Amino acid sequence: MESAIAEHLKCPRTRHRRVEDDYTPPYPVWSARAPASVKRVVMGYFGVQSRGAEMQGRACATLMKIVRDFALPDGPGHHDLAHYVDADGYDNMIAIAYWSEAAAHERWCATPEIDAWWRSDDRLSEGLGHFREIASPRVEHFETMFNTPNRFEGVGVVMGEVSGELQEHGYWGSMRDRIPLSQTDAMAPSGTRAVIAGTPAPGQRVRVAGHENIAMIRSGQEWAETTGQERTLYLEDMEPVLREGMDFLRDEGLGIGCYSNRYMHHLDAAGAPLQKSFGLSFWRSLADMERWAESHPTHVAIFGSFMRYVQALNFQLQLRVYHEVSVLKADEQSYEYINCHARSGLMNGLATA
Ligand code: HEM
Repeated sequence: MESAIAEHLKCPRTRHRRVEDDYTPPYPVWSARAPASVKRVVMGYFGVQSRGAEMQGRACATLMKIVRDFALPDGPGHHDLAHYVDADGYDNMIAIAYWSEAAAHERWCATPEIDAWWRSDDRLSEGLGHFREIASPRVEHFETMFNTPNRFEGVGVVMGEVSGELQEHGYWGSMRDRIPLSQTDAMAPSGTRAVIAGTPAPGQRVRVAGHENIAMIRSGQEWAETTGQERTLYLEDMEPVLREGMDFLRDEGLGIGCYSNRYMHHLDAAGAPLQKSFGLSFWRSLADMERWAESHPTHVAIFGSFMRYVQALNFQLQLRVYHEVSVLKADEQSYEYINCHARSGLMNGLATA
């Protein structure tokens, strides 16, 4: 068993972990590791927003164009496709792309054809919304956790290496203990979100600035390989509760510090749904996220079910779960929306009208 914090990211502590050194977690989980040469990664959410069945074809074609552009020099090392319908009834398709080197992402964005496409006025007039939500955390500012050591998701795919079994998990507060920065920093938020260009409304190009220490989570589950009792338990017992929790964050999240929540389903390269989903949310602070996870009846129930399944199935789960959590400095965030409705992503709650 080892610490979630990689050796090269350890430093003298001014803050303590929530558990004693001899704590043993109830079941195994692993973390993705990157070589020490990796300093800063990029998690890029490239979205296409549309409304109504008649626009879906155009939206898909645009998503495919974004994916084709990933193959250009300095493109991402991994990407996923996902879809959800938001509270306003819009379809949102997102290509989520990961880079293990922030400089490569910058070069890719600056590629003339990609830059020109993004800046073109055509983006305002083709009946679609577009967004880019880019998080580029330094390695001290995020953590990952997987219940399988051999198949990673998300940023884990581009990090390339795997830890041993982790000590810091299975208790509330363990997510914080896995983030290297928690050794010395409470990661408290400061400042507020601000619209720095445009006005949150359709027909606008809007840029939103994040504040210090916005927390972001992608928490995913794959049930493709579950069978029998485990599958029934996931689909009939856990998933409806998860959906309720995700709907709560989407509809009432602002009141508890959740700026945006999307409960998304994976699509394959041809646009067909996979048996994989994830919640993606942005929060005012890690503390707000922690409070929801440990107190909201939906997540408490899911957590309890998971613990019972793990034991009942003698640690042989086919359900795969993982998450990646980042605490983002202001300079590690960039949010841009073109022709999107006012409650999209980080614009949610910022419209004055
Ligand atoms: C089927 C879906 C889910 C299951 C089975 C599940 C279960 C769990 C479990 C077992 C833990 C403790 C992990 C450990 O430390 O070993 C955990 C932690 C956590 N989960 Fe979930 N969860 C699910 C979905 C979600 C979603 C969608 C979100 C938010 C978008 C979320 C937010 C969190 C957070 C923030 C923690 C960390 C709490 C802390 O360490 O203080 N979970 N979850």
